Formats: sequence, C-alpha cells, structure tokens
Amino acid sequence: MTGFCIGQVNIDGRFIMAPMAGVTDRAFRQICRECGAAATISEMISTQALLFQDKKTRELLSLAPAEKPGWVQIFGSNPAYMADGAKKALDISGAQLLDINMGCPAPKIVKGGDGSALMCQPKLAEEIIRAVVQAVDVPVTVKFRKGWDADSQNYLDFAKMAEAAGAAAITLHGRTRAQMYAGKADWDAIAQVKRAVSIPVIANGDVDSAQKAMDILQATGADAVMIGRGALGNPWLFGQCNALLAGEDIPPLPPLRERLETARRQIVLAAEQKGEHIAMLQARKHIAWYLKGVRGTKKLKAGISELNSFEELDAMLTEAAKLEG
Ligand SMILES: Cc1cc2nc3c(=O)[nH]c(=O)nc-3n(C[C@H](O)[C@H](O)[C@H](O)COP(=O)(O)O)c2cc1C
Repeated sequence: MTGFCIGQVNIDGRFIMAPMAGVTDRAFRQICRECGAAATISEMISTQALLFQDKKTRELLSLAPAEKPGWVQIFGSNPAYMADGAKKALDISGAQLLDINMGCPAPKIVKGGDGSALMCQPKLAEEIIRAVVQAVDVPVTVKFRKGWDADSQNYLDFAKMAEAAGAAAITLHGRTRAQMYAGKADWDAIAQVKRAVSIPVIANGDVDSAQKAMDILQATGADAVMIGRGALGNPWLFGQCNALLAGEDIPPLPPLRERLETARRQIVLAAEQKGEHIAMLQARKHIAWYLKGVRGTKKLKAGISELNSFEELDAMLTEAAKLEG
C-alpha cells in the first residue's frame, strides 16, 4: 500500500496535510513534505478575491518547491465565479489538483453561503462542482462534512452527488457544521461513504498519532488520511505514519534541539516569502505548537507573544534547547 491516484495524478503515500487557513502557509507545507506528507493543500482561497488577485491572494497560491503535485483549495458559492476562480488559481499556482471547500464552518464564511453552508444547498453545490470540473483540466476534489447539524446529515447523498458531478476524490471530515471542531469525529460515516462511491475517499478527523492513522484506515477503508491539528508543531507525524504503514517501528521524534531547528527553518522560509515582521507574528502560534509537551516552557511560552525579530526568536530558541524534551 504505497500511493494512490486522484484522476491521473499520483499521490505518493497515504497521509496528507489538511488545508488550514492561517496555518498551512507555503513554509509549513514545505516542512510537512520534507517530513513525509504525501500531499499538502493550500489555505482556502476566496474566488471573490481571485477576481481582483491582490498580493495576499497571490501569496496564498504560491507553492513550495516540494509540493509536487501542488494542490490548491478554493471557496465560494457562485458557480460562474468558482469556475473562473478555479482557472485563475491554477494559472497562478501551476497546481495539478484543485480542491473545493464545502466544509468550512466559520460564521463569516457560512454567512456568505460558502463552505459548509453549501451542504444545505446540494443543488447549488452540484452546479458548482460541475462548473469547476468543466472549467479546468486537472482533477477536482471536494472536501465536506457530515452535514449541517445532527438533523441534516446528508453526507451519503452529498458524496454520491459529488462523484456524479465529476469530483475525482472526496475528503470527509466526520463532523457536522454544528459540531465545529468539538466532539468526536464519526469515522463510521466515512466508512459508509467509502462503500457508496468508487472515487478515492480521504478520511479526516481526530488523527493525532500514527496508530490513529492506521485505525482510521482500518475503520473506514479509506484510500488516504488527512491530518490537521495533530501535525501542528509535529510534522514528524507523517514520517511516523509512513513507517507504521510500512510495518516498521515508529521512529521517535527527533531530539528537541533538532525540532527547534526545524521550527526556525520554517520561520526563515516564511520570512523569505512574507518578510520578517509578518512571518514572526504568524510564527508565534507555530512556536507554541513546537514547544507543546516540552517540560519547563511556561516562562518561555509567556514570551512568545512578544516575538518580533529573529534576534528575539534565536534568544528564545537557545533557552528552549536547554530544556529536556
Ligand atoms: C485553524 C483551522 C483552519 C482550517 N482551515 C481550513 C481550510 O482553509 N480549508 C479546509 O478545508 N479546512 C480547514 N480546516 C479544517 C481542517 O482541514 C480539518 O478538516 C479539521 O481540522 C479536522 O481534522 P483534524 O481533526 O485532523 O484537525 C481548518 C481547521 C482549523 C482548526
């Protein structure tokens, strides 16, 4: 069980870094790929914003060197804008795969009828998928949830609709919109979807260890696993998943010093793209994630929100590297 195909595109492995707005920037995606993620997906990109193609939108569409194939995600709810935005997103990024976000639960997104709100409008969702599939010549994938809430869990019909509309693969996050990110992800729903469609199914929700990655593959029969929060500050999880799937022992995490070097490298990569100031502001949460579980970091963590420069970062990392962990 090595890789699998989405349309004609080969994915060389089974463990994919989830798209996460404000988190999975080009720098972090590069690190994830180097640590063994089979694929990475851009942060979600507004097709409204793509009409204007501001600097920020272009930045979101910039792929890391290791992202082969590249995979970008768009959101919106106007079929014509989505088709046009999909073309623009591929032109700018050069990606080989395009994902449509039909799962985002954020109030500001669903208010506009986008993201998971589309699960309440399956006809419109279908129109969007058809329009995008027709507009582009790369495989189109769709990421969605179980449904809007406990009383409207339409994931099975939605999955079948997406397949019939031309989706080349689907990702199911086993939660309803109402659950946001709380409660337990329903892996059984993913298993049902896997049995109901013949396109690849990517299972998502609550995987934060190599063992859980095996468990979700086993429980769902899915073709691949998408990992979100579990990989934050822990891109080595992908290598651990790969090893366990290959029947090898799970490699231990690298020593703390090495992990901190990786964190620093990620911030250097981010600074190359966005400049030191923005990179440092956005890096604060990543540093906290890299330090998670390391004992004796309370004082250091209090200083994270003050980090503004590499000079300050290096002083902090030097102190952190002295800890056990
Ligand atoms: C901060 C944050 C940002 C996210 N941004 C996106 C996004 O841009 N597109 C998307 O499809 N899902 C997004 N998600 C959802 C994740 O991709 C994933 O489906 C979810 O976190 C469940 O997986 P996990 O349990 O492995 O974290 C986001 C989640 C979080 C916590």
